[in-house]
Amino acid sequence: MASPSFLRTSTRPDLYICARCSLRAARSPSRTTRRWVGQKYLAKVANAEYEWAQHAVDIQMGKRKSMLAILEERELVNQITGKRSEFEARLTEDRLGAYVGIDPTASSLHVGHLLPFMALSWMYLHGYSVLALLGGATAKIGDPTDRLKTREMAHSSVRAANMVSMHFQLKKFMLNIDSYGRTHGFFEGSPWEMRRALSNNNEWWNKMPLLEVLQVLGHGVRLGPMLARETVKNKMNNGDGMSFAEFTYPLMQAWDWWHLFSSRSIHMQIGGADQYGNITAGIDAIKHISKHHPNPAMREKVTPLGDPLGFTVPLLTTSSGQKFGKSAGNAIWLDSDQTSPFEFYGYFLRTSDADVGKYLKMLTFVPIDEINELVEEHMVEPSKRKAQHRLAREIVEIVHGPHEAKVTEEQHRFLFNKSPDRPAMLEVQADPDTAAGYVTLNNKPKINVQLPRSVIETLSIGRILFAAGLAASATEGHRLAQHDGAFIGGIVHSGHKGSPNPMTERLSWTKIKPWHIKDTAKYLVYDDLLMLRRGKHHIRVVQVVPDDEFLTSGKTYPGQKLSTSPLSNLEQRNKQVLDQLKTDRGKMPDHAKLEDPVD
Ligand SMILES: Nc1ncnc2c1ncn2[C@@H]1O[C@H](COP(=O)(O)OP(=O)(O)OP(=O)(O)O)[C@@H](O)[C@H]1O
Ligand SMILES: N[C@@H](Cc1ccc(O)cc1)C(=O)O
Repeated sequence: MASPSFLRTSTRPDLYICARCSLRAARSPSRTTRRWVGQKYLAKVANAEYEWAQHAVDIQMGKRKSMLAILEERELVNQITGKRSEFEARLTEDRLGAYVGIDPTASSLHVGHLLPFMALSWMYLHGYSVLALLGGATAKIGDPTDRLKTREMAHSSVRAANMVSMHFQLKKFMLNIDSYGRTHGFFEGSPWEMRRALSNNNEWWNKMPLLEVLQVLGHGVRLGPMLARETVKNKMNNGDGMSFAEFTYPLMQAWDWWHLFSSRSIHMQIGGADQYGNITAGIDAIKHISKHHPNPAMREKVTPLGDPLGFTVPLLTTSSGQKFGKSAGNAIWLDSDQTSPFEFYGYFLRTSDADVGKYLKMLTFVPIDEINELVEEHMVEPSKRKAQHRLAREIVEIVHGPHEAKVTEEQHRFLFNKSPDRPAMLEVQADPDTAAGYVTLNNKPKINVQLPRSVIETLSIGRILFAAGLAASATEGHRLAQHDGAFIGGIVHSGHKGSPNPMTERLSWTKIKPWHIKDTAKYLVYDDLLMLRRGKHHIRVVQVVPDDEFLTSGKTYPGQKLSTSPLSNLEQRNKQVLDQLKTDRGKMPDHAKLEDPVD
């Protein structure tokens, strides 16, 4: 067998990537030349390629199902680009890289999003490299596809909060897929070559000169076909018109793909049915750039990758045929705060008998034979809703994890008088997040909490962790700070020095230390957001509000010294602020005046 040929990645000069199969992570020890790609690594890649080739032969001989056949059987294929036979052969022969992109235009993912991510997960479980892309940059423009009205632009702090929430939801989703895959026997053999990643297109758009995009891509894009697109015609003729920014959105998406294609061997894009036009625009763009890139080395680099390809998944619709989504206002959210796991479970428990088999195929990993049996059994005694319970439990497991799935199922059975001996719902109280002593609207486990500004400015970080619901007490908060158990989000400035727009930058996490009280406020993003994390996955996006607003809202936070009269709190705070202002004014040089960041 020919030894694999390696490409140097453009973003990380010390990483190499196999041109045919998108295996990566060969770190050069000396960080200098490609001869340092270790022999062991080469042997592993060659072995993985050999196994893949054997699978391909099995598929061609009809001993195994092809990836495309599996996706079709799960009813996850709506439209593919190009001929079916060629598409199937490509997926069979090459261990491709695939991605799904999503714009963080809401604070949570919803069940509609699960469809493209289920397709991506099936590919991951079968050994393909997969990538989930958060459109931090594309969200600033807004995809006009199938819309008559331009999306309202969210404030940058809202976008930042959405981005963080979705980032962690996607991370959690992928981890759940991992453990789900493990328990369902998907990781047999040598799982080291399985690759999944999460990126944000801010990474490249923040440093991308317009001139480069115009020079590399712009020359190959003809206005005629762009103007002829249904979305453009419809929005211009029947909607509120189209801005130049919206018009260029498909080019941004195409550039994303080109970037991922050339730097990470991502050959394939998957999206909802509405994304077909954007996907084909991306294919045309990549083909053009691969042929005409001004840099011959780049042309040579991408030649072994072959042509890009893509497919769409069907749109998940309500029983009345309406697309599930945030714009349609009918979303079932994956964020447990917006749709509790209990409601989420209940929603799928109400699935009609006609749809339950289809949803089991699309939204779970239950094997097809088992689904058919389950649906047959269900039809014998439909009132038991056996198939619906299985569907609901499986989806809760994928989205919220196995513990939540067990608890929620038992809550439902318990409430509907089919209680297990010892309902696990009682265990929920043991969750460290709710162990703050009492549960208020503000300290129940959730991603977004509000805290008054005085908390951030006058309390120690340990108390803030307690107030945000990340520690069970102030003492525990201090302990977390002392022992590197908690993190605070901050902005990495990758653009120009002193960039006026920090939210176009990436979020990074710093270990919280028992620092001076005043230092916490330095991490405020746009002056009103604080991102806190405990361990790996317990996140709080804290919105900092003026004290009087917090007081009048009637909310409370753990550790708050409750006064009988809200006014006395306010007065006390006003006095503190005035005193502080007087001291600060005396110290402040003129140039230290803060300007409003421009977006
Ligand atoms: N109901 C759905 N069924 C299948 N795929 C969906 C559904 N909703 C969204 N998707 C897909 O998820 C990906 C991300 O979608 P996007 O971020 O535009 O969310 P959205 O909910 O469609 O937004 P909006 O409702 O505001 O148009 C896209 O590929 C999109 O097609
Ligand atoms: N345009 C996609 C999201 C997306 C963003 C960037 C991409 O590179 C790909 C997809 C949507 O709105 O659904």
